[in-house]
Amino acid sequence: MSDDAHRPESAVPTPRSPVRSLLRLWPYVRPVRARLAGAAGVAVLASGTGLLIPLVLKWLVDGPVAARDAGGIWLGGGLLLLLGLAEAGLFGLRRWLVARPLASVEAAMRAALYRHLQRLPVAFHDRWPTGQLLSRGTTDLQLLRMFLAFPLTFLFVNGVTILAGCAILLTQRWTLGLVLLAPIVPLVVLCSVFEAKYSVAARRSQDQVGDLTTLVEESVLGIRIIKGFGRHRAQAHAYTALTHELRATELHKARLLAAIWGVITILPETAIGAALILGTVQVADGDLSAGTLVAFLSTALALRWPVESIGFLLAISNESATAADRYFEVMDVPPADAADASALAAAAADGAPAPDGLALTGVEFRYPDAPAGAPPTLRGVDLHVRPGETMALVGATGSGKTTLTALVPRLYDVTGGRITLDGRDIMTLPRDELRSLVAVAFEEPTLFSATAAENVLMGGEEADGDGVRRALRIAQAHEFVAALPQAEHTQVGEQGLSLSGGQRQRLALARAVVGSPRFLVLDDPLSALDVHTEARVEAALREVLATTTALIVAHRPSTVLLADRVALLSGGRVTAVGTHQQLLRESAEYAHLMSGTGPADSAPAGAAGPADPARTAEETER
Ligand SMILES: Nc1ncnc2c1ncn2[C@@H]1O[C@H](COP(=O)(O)OP(=O)(O)OP(=O)(O)O)[C@@H](O)[C@H]1O
Repeated sequence: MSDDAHRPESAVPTPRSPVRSLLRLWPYVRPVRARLAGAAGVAVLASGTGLLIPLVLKWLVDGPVAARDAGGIWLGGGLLLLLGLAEAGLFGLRRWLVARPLASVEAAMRAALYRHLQRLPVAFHDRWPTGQLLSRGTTDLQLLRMFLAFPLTFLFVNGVTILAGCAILLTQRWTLGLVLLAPIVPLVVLCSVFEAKYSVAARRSQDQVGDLTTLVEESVLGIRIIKGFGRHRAQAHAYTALTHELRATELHKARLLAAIWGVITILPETAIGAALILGTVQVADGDLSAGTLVAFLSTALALRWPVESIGFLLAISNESATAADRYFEVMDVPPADAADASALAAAAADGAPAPDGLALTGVEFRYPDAPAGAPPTLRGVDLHVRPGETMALVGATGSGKTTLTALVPRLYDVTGGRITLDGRDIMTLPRDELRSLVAVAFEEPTLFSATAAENVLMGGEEADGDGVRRALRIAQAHEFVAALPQAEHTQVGEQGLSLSGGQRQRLALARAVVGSPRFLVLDDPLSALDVHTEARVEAALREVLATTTALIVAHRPSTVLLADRVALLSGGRVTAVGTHQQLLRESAEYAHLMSGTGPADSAPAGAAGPADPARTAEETER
């Protein structure tokens, strides 16, 4: 499977500079910059303390040791112990200084991502697999915290330490110093080659983790289908294939890391070996004091870790740059309400709303990911639902009914024409106002991990207990909710009690009606109910419909009968509007859809009507 198979186009890696990617973290790091700088200062101090040790050694060897001064040796030993303790204590202090602020940076970034995801248009969520978003909010952010905790500080601290160490080495004995510094040029070249290769592998691995998360998520959500169709083996194969791909990428990363680690270890070690031989010859010739050689070599050894760690620090920095890219790929997508500002400015000119109901004028809609050249899903849709009227929307499967209902609450924005609520273009309404005017219930009801009452209250937070009970009664959900272990306070949703499809639909319907919305949009909200329950819900629903302007997608004649008029959607247009009776008489397609004979979506418009539409009408009205 290709690496990019599951990823939206925008997520395909593009070449970029890791430094530039990491610089984008600044707004989040800014609030804790003082702490981070303080911690870096403490780390420099700790490293500097470490570099003092060779100098004390030099004094110890050339002074008290050469003079066999026991008191001086004890003093030197004590000093070395103190320096060692101070170094360890300072590194501990650094760790303590950064732990809390970095946890808060990670939390702030995660909260920003979550807030942003909530504001992104539905079209974005259609395009992006959940696993990719999950991995950005979890593993990528952990990586970024790790980068801020270690590489960010230590690339700086180790750089300063290496520079200070080099200065000490050169002042001790510049010829030996040059021998030690000789590997720097090949090291820099090899590190940059490594960085380029590693960043490609890091990106691939992080994206593969996202794909794997998507697969696991789908397997868990679709466990019934997987078991029902005996697909567990195929699913396991897909999982194994992805884990193998990830394993191969991780091994590739490990090989790159091993290579650079090897180079970073071998070159300086060779240089230290060469300096040791040269230094020993110089001591033997009397050109160099033994103390200077000891100090020289211990400084070189003290620089081993700062040099060797560079490969590992570069690797984490690279992965973090990739994590930052992945994070900002999502954060850079403009939220749904970004485009509203100019429209809102125009809204002021609209004046006071006149009760005009819901009107669609020349509405065209094309899904953002529709193939180029495909006709729009909706085109030239004109429809007027008068104030207080209930309009049923009928059409063959795939004709665009759900799409049309999604346009009213602006889950998607029209790509042509306009939709008005009481004369006000929905594009000019603030989202909050639009949401309070329009309530929706979809065929596929989603409940959240909360109590039954809280789920209902999501449709109108200002409703009180009586409001919730009234909504439950309208949706005919009051009886089954009362029978739940803690009645309306029972936890439902994924982390709570599992409800049947019909029960979930009724709770979703209660959620739609609880806020007594001016406009109600229902997408076949009663499809999962048995005929008796459906009849009871419909009887209660009439009470709500009498006071709202409603658009209801209907597949069954019984639902159509809730409506004052019916609109027939065919081929992306409204081809007929009238009462149920009128349409039965005048539209063969409508009569066919209502008769329930044969597959509706295979019937061309205007063909294959029922044998006797009038009789069908009679039956449906009974
Ligand atoms: N997110 C999407 N991206 C691209 N195309 C989509 C998307 N959702 C639906 N479509 C396409 O839009 C067309 C209309 O779909 P829609 O769900 O609106 O039909 P419908 O009339 O509600 O069907 P049904 O009665 O089966 O629910 C279909 O061809 C479908 O493939």
